[in-house]
This record gives sequence, C-alpha cells and structure tokens, in this order.
Amino acid sequence: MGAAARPPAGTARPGVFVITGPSGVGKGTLIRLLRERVPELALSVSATTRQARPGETQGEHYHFLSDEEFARHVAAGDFVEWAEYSGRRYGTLREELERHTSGGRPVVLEIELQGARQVRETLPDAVQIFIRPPTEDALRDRLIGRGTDDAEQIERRLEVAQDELAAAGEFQHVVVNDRLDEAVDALAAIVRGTLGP
Ligand SMILES: Nc1nc2c(ncn2[C@@H]2O[C@H](COP(=O)(O)OP(=O)(O)O)[C@@H](O)[C@H]2O)c(=O)[nH]1
Ligand SMILES: Nc1ncnc2c1ncn2[C@@H]1O[C@H](COP(=O)(O)OP(=O)(O)O)[C@@H](O)[C@H]1O
Repeated sequence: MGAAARPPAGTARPGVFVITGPSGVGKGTLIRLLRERVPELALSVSATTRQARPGETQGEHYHFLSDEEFARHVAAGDFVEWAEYSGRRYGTLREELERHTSGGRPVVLEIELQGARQVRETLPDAVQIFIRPPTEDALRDRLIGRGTDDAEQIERRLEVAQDELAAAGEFQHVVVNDRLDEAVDALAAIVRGTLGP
C-alpha cells in the first residue's frame, strides 16, 4: 500500500492477520512465538464443535460449542467466517474479533483455507499469510510427532493438505516453516512491516 492510500493519522485501523496452512505445519507454534515478539498482537479464539484435546481449555484454545450452539450462531449471522474441516465446524465470531479491534489491538486469526477465502472477501485489508512445510514428509512427521490425532485423523488431514498446498499461490505472503526461528523472523517482519515500528 502506498503512503497516499493510508488513512489519515489517528484513524488507522488495527491490522488483521490471517495465518493459514495445513494442519501440523506449525501455525499454533509459530503464532505463540510471534506473539512473544509482538506482544500487542492479540489472538482471536475460534469457536469449534470438535472435542477439546487433553490440556486445551474452554475460552483459551477454543470456544468449544455443541453442534446446536454453533448452528444457532450461524443462523444469527454471528460469524465473520466459518467452515467445516474434517467433519467438524470452526469459525471466527464477530464479537471475538471486535473485542480486540475495537480497542485498537491488531489481531491474528489462525484459520483454514475456506475461512481465509471468506475473510479475503469480507475484510479485504486483512494481511493473508500461508505457512508451507519444507516437504510433505515433514508435515506427516509433525502430525505424528505431535501425538494429538489418531492415524485416521492424520490421513484425513494429509488429504486436505493437498488442496491447501495447491492454494498457496492465492496468498499475499508465503512463509516456509523449516527452521522455526527463521520462520518466526519472517512472520515478525511481515507483521512489523504492516504495523510499523
Ligand atoms: N475457518 C476456520 N478454520 C479454523 C478456525 N479455527 C481453527 N481453524 C482451522 O481448523 C483446522 C483444524 O484445527 P484443529 O482441529 O485445532 O487442528 P490443528 O490446527 O491441526 O491443531 C486448522 O486448519 C485450523 O487452522 C476458525 O475459526 N475458522
Ligand atoms: N519448524 C519446525 N520444525 C519441526 N517441528 C515443528 C516446527 N514447527 C512446529 N513443529 C512441531 O510440529 C507439530 C505441529 O505444530 P502445530 O503448531 O501444532 O501445527 P498446526 O497449529 O499448524 O496444526 C508440533 O509438535 C510442533 O512442535
């Protein structure tokens, strides 16, 4: 964006950063480290109908909802975006996003491809970042190594990953998560480049 396209000083909208990439590529890990580097960056906590994994807590990792609760929010138009992934629903509640942006905080959304495409339409100023694995074998190794999904879930996630990886070219920024520290550096540079020093 050129300087002429910027809103006048004092009215700049906080940044919305969308981070997408296949399951197991390291999005959650990268976002945790990114937020240590850029502490003002808030995390949008998504809603989901999937079961909490051991160690995940309500309202911190996700807003865990029943199918009925999620459907009610869909019908009420409460979601900025939502999608079905591996048989479960995931979405960004408008209220959750605005809780941060209305206070002037930049915010990061960790969402899958269909949701990122919806945000591209509804929030065209959002910065879109795609995370790639160095190889598909590395992705499989990370999903196995994480130990949170059974073999069937891992295969489903790897199948979805094929379509997701094919869509990397749609994204403004692509970061390869090979060495973790280098990937965090690249993400921090994108965020700092948008927000300013
Ligand atoms: N569209 C959308 N996708 C989401 C949202 N929250 C999480 N996801 C994505 O849903 C997929 C599955 O998430 P999860 O079950 O937590 O698995 P994990 O990302 O492999 O740990 C991942 O690609 C997430 O990025 C959301 O609010 N909206
Ligand atoms: N650069 C990396 N090199 C090796 N392992 C990684 C790297 N980044 C993340 N991991 C590991 O890969 C697994 C999946 O990471 P996670 O952040 O849960 O991915 P996602 O949120 O994209 O599903 C975790 O066990 C994590 O520790």
